[in-house]
Amino acid sequence: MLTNCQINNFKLNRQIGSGAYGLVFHAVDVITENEYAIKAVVKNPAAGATPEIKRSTMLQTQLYYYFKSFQNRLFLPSIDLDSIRGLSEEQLERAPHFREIAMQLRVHAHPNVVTVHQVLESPLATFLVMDYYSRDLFTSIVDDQHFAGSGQLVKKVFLQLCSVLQHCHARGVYHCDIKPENILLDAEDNALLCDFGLSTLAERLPANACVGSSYYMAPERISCPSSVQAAGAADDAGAASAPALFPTMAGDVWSLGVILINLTCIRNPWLKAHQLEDNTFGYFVRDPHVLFKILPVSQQLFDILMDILRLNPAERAPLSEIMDRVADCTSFTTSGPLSKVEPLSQYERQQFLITQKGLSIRQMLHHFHTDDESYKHVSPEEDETEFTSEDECYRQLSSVDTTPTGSVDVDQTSRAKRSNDAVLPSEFKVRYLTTNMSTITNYSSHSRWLPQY
Ligand SMILES: Nc1ncnc2c1ncn2[C@@H]1O[C@H](COP(=O)(O)OP(=O)(O)OP(=O)(O)O)[C@@H](O)[C@H]1O
Repeated sequence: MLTNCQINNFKLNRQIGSGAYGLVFHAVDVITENEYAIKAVVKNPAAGATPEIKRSTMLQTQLYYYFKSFQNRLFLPSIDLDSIRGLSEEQLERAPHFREIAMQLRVHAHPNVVTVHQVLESPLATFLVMDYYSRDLFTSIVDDQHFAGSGQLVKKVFLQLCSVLQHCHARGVYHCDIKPENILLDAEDNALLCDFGLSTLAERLPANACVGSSYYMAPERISCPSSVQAAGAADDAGAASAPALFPTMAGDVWSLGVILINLTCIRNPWLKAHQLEDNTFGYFVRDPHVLFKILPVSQQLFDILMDILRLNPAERAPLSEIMDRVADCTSFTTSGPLSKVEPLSQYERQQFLITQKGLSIRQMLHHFHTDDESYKHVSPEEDETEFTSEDECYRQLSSVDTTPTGSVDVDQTSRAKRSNDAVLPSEFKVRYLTTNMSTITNYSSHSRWLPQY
């Protein structure tokens, strides 16, 4: 158990999540008292892990001894976010622990992606400092029944998810692990996408690639029959011998379909989209109308779902069309508060989607086509500042000290090296040294949420 641990100015309070590749902690900035979530991403996931010992358990133990050896106080250098965002595929192969962060940064201008503030480097793990959200979509749907009474709320969150996925796909980033646990909610019920740990730039994935979480995984990822694979291969490459590849984007769309069922029916339709291993899915493949028997879906919702949950990934509806149909839907369920819902006006729809993330100086400069060189003289503190208006940005810009601060705070970086032996890849710019564990909560269990029929 990590207690009284601090990394730079971030005091780690408790562990709030653990997954295959990392641990997430709630932290507070001791100076500003702002709350953050800090994800520790394992640098060498294979080291020491055995089938019996989970990687996250390994990391917990390693982190415990690491902190202990520095009297629970780490001073870590922060890596320039643009340097990570710009890493090539080849560089990411050499430093795989940066892949998740690079993917998130590529799409992170969208208001429905969790904001990354800093990336802190240590020999053991990379620490991702993000905005903290106290609720996720899973607990909100299941424990709080937050969506059970409001069709507008269902629409808001669902449209935001479609919008953020459109943004990711347009930038060539495919999330591949869309599930309620990876969607956080702010106080105004805006959805924030996190955990880009399985995301990829690959436009197509081989059949049965098995990427994602079973409840939400598309059938071509887990149960693609060899006849379909052969047909796919023939379509793709004109050669039946080539492995079948399926559009990665369509896998994210399938997961969204399952989330729409979660939001409206508070159920999962099946354990996994595998015809032989899951009876319900087997029935669904033979006759999709089985959904009427196992879920309280209205005819309208059924029709929408039929266009999302298509077995052939190439036939799944585009996100823009799904958004229109969900916005216009007047009934999600056969009974209860969601049996009658108001169609969204154009204004309401825009309201749900326009919450713009504050722009940094760099983004503003791009926006105004200003010479990017001037950015190099902006101090990190200035760059982290978010602006909500162009005027505010210019006011701040005119007061910026234009003395180059340089990319490296040598004094502080060398201190970090001395104290923690942090070795940074040479291609990264260490911009400045900032100053950053916990009760373990057993995180969400799906056992309470099995299909009921
Ligand atoms: N910014 C955040 N604010 C609050 N909680 C967060 C934040 N980021 C992650 N979490 C919580 O920590 C959990 C684990 O985070 P994340 O999914 O990023 O890690 P992971 O190692 O990839 O986990 P998994 O293997 O289960 O997908 C999330 O499900 C979420 O509940």
